[in-house]
Amino acid sequence: MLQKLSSFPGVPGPVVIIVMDGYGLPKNDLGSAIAAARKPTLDGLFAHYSNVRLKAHGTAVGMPSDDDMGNSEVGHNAIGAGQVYAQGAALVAQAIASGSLWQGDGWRQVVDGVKQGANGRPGVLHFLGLFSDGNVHSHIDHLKAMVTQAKAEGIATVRIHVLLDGRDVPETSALDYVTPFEAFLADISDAGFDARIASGGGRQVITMDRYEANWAMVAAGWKTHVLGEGEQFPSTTAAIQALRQSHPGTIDQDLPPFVIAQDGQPLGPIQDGDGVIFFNFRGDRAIEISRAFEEEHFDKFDRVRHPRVTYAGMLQYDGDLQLPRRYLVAPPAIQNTMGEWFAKAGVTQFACSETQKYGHVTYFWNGNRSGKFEGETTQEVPSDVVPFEQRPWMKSAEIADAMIAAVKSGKHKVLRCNFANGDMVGHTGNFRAATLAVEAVDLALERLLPVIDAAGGIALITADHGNADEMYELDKKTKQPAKNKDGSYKAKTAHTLNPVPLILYDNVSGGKLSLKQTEQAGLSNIAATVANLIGLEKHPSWDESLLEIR
Ligand SMILES: O=C(O)[C@@H](CO)OP(=O)(O)O
Ligand SMILES: [Mn+2]
Ligand SMILES: [Mn+2]
Repeated sequence: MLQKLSSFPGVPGPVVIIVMDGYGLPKNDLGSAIAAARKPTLDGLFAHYSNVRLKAHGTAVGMPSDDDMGNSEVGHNAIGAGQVYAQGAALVAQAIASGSLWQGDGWRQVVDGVKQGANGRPGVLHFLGLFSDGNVHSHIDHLKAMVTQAKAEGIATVRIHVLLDGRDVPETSALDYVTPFEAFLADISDAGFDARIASGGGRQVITMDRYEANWAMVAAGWKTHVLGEGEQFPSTTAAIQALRQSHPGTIDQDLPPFVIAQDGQPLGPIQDGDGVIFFNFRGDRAIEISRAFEEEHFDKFDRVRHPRVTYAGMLQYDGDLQLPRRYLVAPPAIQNTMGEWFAKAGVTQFACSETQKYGHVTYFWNGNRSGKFEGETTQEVPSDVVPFEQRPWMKSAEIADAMIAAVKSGKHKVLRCNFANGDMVGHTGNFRAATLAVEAVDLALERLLPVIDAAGGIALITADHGNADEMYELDKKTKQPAKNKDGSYKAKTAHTLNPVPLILYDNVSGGKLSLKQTEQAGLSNIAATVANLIGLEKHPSWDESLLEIR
């Protein structure tokens, strides 16, 4: 049980944690949509309220190295769990380095299933996933290691289905990955081993939908990878070049699906007896396609064919649903989350976001579990299904409405929400839209904060990682914004390595409370800070609280 704090009885009203997704603290104003935005509320918060900087990338959130940017999964896991776990990216890299991945039941079953095949033919081993080295959802090195091992295991045919990134890596970098990878495949293939790319498309167009925002994306992915139907090209390089020409200005994540074919026949439709490994380690965008492969009775779209395959995820993506059943690497065993311990202490909780980030404040927050704790209420505001540069305000107003109503209801002691704008619009690379995104969040805060005051409450305003703070690619050597040949700045769509703010919005303690800046302060210090704000000691496994009580 969490113990009462002796030095402070807790704030009288609610504690509200507001995550501004993708709101980092920029090093330069040039290229920062946050610096460019008119945001009087946030400016006032930074000027007049206690605030500190938190680490939100690299090893501070369980990534393999400090060159790894932060992302929503690791960020919300760290906030919700109050501690740092080695995350999927690190766990998979370790399992490959030690060779334990090849000994695991998941890998062994897939290999056996492929060797057994069906209908008198050996199976094909398919790899499907995000094709880059972004290390947010996947890493191409993991894929290479698996293709190499498949050959060593005596598998004859490998087919790869590539989701083009341009969101965790530069926006038109697909060929930087495809060209060397096709050379690697040509090199490793021989008379007894045939490994080729069979299909693909932009990650924002097929397969990698999340939180059931748009099942049509998954249906389009199924048609491409499984049925092998769609526009045909002789190679992936040819497909990307042709699609860029027929869709001028379209960045990698938005390129249409393509099928690689020879003599009019698709190279790698998925058949009975095949093995399929979805090689993303991160779960949000892996769950829907995994369901399409695994579920016997499935009504989200017409699969036309449901091949009998041995399916495995790189990790298990949902611990409550045990989804998928088979996986290659055990996920981080996230325990003792603040959701769980507040529930045990009888603290009521409320969580809200729009669809695009709904699972971030529920499933990621609660340690990659989709279930609910006692006394926990959640509310999802349906997201628009549009390119977000066309609606940079997204559902910020509706989330503010829901939070205002939830605070006013007096039913919840700890509330949390996520404003998706800085991140989702930041990912489009559209600077003008990203400034509007930040302004929309500022307006939402302006409406919500006075309601928290009236309820005798306090807010912690923070972010999970940067994005809108750096909308231009930085030159690798000079670290200054890089330019295109025509002199314009190179748009950046990825997250950043910048720290994020933690602001204590407190008009109730009479100056008794403030935040302390420590060298190591990171997202994992938030849970203990919230516990102290409601008058409880932190859980022993949580990182230190940043709250100072006078
Ligand atoms: O859109 C996503 O899947 C990732 C970027 O790959 O962003 P976030 O971590 O903010 O959800
Ligand atoms: Mn995020
Ligand atoms: Mn993002």
